Amino acid sequence: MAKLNFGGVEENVVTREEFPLAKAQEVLKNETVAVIGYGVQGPGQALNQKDNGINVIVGQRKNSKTWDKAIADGFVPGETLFEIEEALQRGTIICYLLSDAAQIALWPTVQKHLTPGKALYFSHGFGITFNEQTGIVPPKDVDVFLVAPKGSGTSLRRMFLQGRGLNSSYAIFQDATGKAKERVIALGIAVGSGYLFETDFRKEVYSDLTGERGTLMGAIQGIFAAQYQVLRDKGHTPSEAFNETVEELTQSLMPLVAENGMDWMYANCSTTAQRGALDWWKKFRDATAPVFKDLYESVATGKESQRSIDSNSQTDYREKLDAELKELRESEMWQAGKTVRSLRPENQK
Ligand SMILES: NC(=O)C1=CN([C@@H]2O[C@H](COP(=O)(O)OP(=O)(O)OC[C@H]3O[C@@H](n4cnc5c(N)ncnc54)[C@H](O)[C@@H]3O)[C@@H](O)[C@H]2O)C=CC1
Ligand SMILES: CC(=O)[C@](C)(O)C(=O)O
Ligand SMILES: [Mg+2]
Ligand SMILES: [Mg+2]
Repeated sequence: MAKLNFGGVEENVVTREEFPLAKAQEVLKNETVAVIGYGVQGPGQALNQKDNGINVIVGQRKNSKTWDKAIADGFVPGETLFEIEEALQRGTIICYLLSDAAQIALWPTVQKHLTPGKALYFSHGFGITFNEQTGIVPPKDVDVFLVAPKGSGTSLRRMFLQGRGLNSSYAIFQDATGKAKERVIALGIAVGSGYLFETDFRKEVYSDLTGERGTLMGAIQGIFAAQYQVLRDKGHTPSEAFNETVEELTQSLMPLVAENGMDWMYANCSTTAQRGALDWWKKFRDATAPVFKDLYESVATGKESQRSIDSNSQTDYREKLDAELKELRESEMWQAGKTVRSLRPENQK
């Protein structure tokens, strides 16, 4: 395991060089990896494993859209695609990739098939960490671990196809066989991770829930909406407001941050912009820090997990989520964005 210096702190990471695909294939050669659920992570992880030569099967409800999607993706009913129970029975490693709320309902069925020596794999620390809310308590004689790709399953697949790799975290909750570590790292490489960093279930879920509610998804939409509205209220057009809030960020500036850090992006902007950004960033930090503290507290006390279980366990949760997404999509800001995107030269015919 490589020890790397992250801004002055030493941490363990697993790279593809020290744990190449051939080693992962060797570790998993006698395993049947059953991917249960074919939503967002399911396809990314199952297809990457298939392309990496791993013996992977998919478990999904028959007569569902995602069953048909699995077939379209090359999984074959009766060979590599099964009803959930049959996949659970065939799998030696169960990748539990239903939504976190749906994992609760199927848990009694999964539990039945966790015979000694099998492994239970998650892509989130949710079910185990919040077990008082989920009831997910695995038997002692199976390995339990996670590989959590740090991004959408869609990106996991896309980056794999581009020869790149999304980074993932991994954690071991229970090592019953003595082989949990080589199993989990082999799976991490097999699902297409670029590299793996170490964590535990609790830290994974606390940081993940904070991140997605915070800067990655929730906070960013909030900041966009606030700035857009101020510009609109001051008489700027939708296209101007959208460009100065979103388009320039995603098209020009964030790629520079991704490539070489914030100071590099700043350095490639005008001295006027640099002066202003350097003056203002701390005000935004100080204004939002209390909200982030509240958010972390809400995660750590189990309020966020309970809210997500309560709303996503309802039978009409999909319709309700879709309605809320529609509200975003139909807001003036994102409608303006749609027109702006259509003007990008690569989107014009
Ligand atoms: N969406 C993503 O890209 C990421 C997800 N994760 C984690 O990966 C896991 C899977 O998440 P997603 O792929 O987003 O799940 P999802 O919400 O896309 O659902 C996966 C599958 O569950 C099936 N399903 C829903 N309710 C069911 C039920 N009652 N019985 C049987 N099947 C049911 C759906 O048909 C779907 O095929 C979760 O633990 C999540 O937190 C982690 C990183 C990113
Ligand atoms: C994509 C990801 O890693 C998230 C945002 O945490 C999630 O989908 O749960
Ligand atoms: Mg998440
Ligand atoms: Mg995440």
